[in-house]
This record gives sequence, structure tokens and C-alpha cells, in this order.
Amino acid sequence: MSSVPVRTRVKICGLSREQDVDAAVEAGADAIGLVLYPKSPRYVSAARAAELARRLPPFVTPVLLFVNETLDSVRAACEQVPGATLQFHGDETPAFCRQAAGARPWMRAARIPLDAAQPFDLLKFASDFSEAQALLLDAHVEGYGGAGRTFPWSRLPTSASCHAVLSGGLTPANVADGIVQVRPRFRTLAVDVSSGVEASKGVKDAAKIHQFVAAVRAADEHLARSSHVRLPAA
Ligand SMILES: O=C(O)c1ccccc1N[C@@H]1O[C@H](COP(=O)(O)O)[C@@H](O)[C@H]1O
Repeated sequence: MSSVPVRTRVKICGLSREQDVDAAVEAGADAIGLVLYPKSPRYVSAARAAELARRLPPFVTPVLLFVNETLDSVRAACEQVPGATLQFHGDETPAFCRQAAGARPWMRAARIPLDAAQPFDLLKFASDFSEAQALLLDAHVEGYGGAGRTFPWSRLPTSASCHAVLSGGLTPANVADGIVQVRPRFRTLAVDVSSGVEASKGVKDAAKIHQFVAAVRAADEHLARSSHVRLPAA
């Protein structure tokens, strides 16, 4: 679907420490994810999310991640973190996402079964969640996410008109391959990582974050070189 080489946007998720936020920003991340799901080892309260988000420079977006949260809790968290994008990573309905987000941009996780025998129709899912800014593509795992599991990228449709965020088990070693395989299928593609840049659950590794972003840039350069699209002369 995408035809012109673009810079792949990067989200580093599950941050709970100041130094991890700073490392993500220094590495060139476009967004940071703050997990407001109490069962996650990366959980932060809305007040802590607000504190961490205040460290961000302009043009780096805080993303608030919810799993089957109540409308009131989502709205209360949003009031504390202005300018946030919302990530719904549970079983939320389109109507819930719309109501909870109001005017804020939101993404919904499409949790793709690891078992090829289990059907999953991403185009139908995209149509159901057509008001989402993007679909976040993740593996269907117990505990909803952050498990470091990849799903078979071959299960994705060859062409979809939505913006997508590839996630699920991405690492500095496999992210470039993921971008090369998945980006051509969507309008745009961003990537999202949590486990793959950690020293331990909830504790990020600055070197891994830098390696991850470097691998993304290498994939962008590879795609730009191999693209048949002529860029306008300067
Ligand atoms: O990070 C978590 O703990 C988490 C908990 C519940 C739902 C989603 C969660 N994280 C998101 O999961 C995907 C994949 O993460 P990973 O890179 O495989 O660890 C990613 O979008 C995180 O934002």
C-alpha cells in the first residue's frame, strides 16, 4: 500500500523510570508507552504517567495503554496526561473506544492468533475499528500483551488501507525484517517494542533501545534504496 519511502515511527513501551524515558528520547523515539494496566509488571499509575510524560520534549507523544479499563478511569487518566494518544489493548468495543477517547487519537490492538488454524480477519477488524487512528498488530497472548512473542507476519493481508503499528516480540535483531515484510501492506507502518529492549521486566536497557532505533533506520534506508519511486529533484 505505501509507495513513497518514509521514516518509520518508533514507540518504546512500558516505561516506568525517568532514565528510560530519557534514553528513549535520546535514541530518537517518536512515542513512549505508559502502561495503565494494573496486572502488568510495567504498570504505572495515572499520576506517575503524568510525571513521566512531563519529561518529554515537543513532538514526542505519550501513549496511555489500557486493558479493559472503565470509561471513568480512562477519562480521569486522560485529564492528567494532556496530549496523549490512547492504546486500547484488551477487548474494548469500537463504541467504548470512541466514547472513552473523545477527541483524542486512539489505537486498538488487533491480537493475532499464533495458531494458523484459528481464523482472524484483519480487514473485518479494520472495518469495525475504522475510527481508530491506527491498528496495533500484536500476537494473541495470555495476559494481553508485553509478552515478547511474535506472530506470523504472513497472516497479515497483502493490502490494507489503514495505518498500522507492528508490535509483538520485536527486537533489534528482527525489527528490520518486520518493517521490510510488513510496511508495503499498509498505508503507513510504525513499530512498537517493550520486552525486546528490556534488561528485566519493566526495566529498559538504553543500549538495546539505541540498537532498536538504529535497526529501524537501517530498514528505512534499505527500503528507500530498493524503492522504484523517483523522489522529486531538489
Ligand atoms: O507491556 C505490557 O506489560 C502490556 C500489558 C498488557 C497489554 C499490552 C502490553 N504491552 C504491549 O504489548 C505489545 C507487545 O509487547 P512486546 O514488545 O512483545 O513485549 C506492545 O504493543 C506493548 O505496547
